[in-house]
Amino acid sequence: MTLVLRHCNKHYGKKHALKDFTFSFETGVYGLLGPNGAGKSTLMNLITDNLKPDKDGGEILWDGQPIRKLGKSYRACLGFMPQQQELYANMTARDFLGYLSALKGIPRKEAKDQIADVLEQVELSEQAAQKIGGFSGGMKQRLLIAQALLGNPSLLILDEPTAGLDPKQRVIIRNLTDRLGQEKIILISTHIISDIETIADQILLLRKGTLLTHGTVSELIEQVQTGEKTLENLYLQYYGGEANAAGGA
Ligand SMILES: Nc1ncnc2c1ncn2[C@@H]1O[C@H](COP(=O)(O)OP(=O)(O)OP(=O)(O)O)[C@@H](O)[C@H]1O
Repeated sequence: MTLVLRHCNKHYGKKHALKDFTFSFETGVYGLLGPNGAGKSTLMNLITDNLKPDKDGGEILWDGQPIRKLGKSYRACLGFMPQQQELYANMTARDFLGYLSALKGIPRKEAKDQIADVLEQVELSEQAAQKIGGFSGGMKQRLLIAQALLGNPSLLILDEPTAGLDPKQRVIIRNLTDRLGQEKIILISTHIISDIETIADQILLLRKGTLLTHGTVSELIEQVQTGEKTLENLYLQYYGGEANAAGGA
């Protein structure tokens, strides 16, 4: 299983949001780290085929085949958890997953077992019949992960899965991604270092659309030039005062 991006570029009008991005992903957990505007969502949207690269803007290959050509069969390998969004408050967790299974084309008979399985994986089995409107933020995030797991995808894209969660909820999600990363390619975007430093096999640092550097946590902290060798210091080294500022051109 490999996902390869070669020289990918994406413009929005004049804005060059992703610049010549090249990387090969294999089984494991990858953290995409960067401040607002770094290009994380753009990259994820290209990988999920929700956005097309520029004309002549590089290629994206799944097991050696262009995803553009694979179309539906590629999307069947893909699970995507978008940034938190309004969920259907009046639906139960089980009905919501039933609805998404239908959209994904999973046959009804199979869907029932799969829904039970993904609910168990995200520790929501007991809340299956409860309405989403009464769920906490963490439960909603886990339900969004559950829908991404329908169809048992080999590639899982999680856009800020731990945003706004308390430590207990973070641990649940961390353990889950840790386990899933044994057999899938998982990409997690975040601007919170502590969310990924213990779970990511590799971390990619993005800034203004450019891949600055990548490596394991221990490889990355070796790049720290001043102060203690921590990922925070590396982050400051690369992003300095702009850490939370929206990226410029
Ligand atoms: N639809 C769009 N039209 C114009 N510019 C866009 C559009 N989407 C993103 N951008 C710009 O492209 C750049 C990269 O944005 P992107 O959303 O990929 O960054 P990000 O790292 O995901 O940021 P965040 O953490 O805020 O989600 C930003 O400067 C953003 O303003």
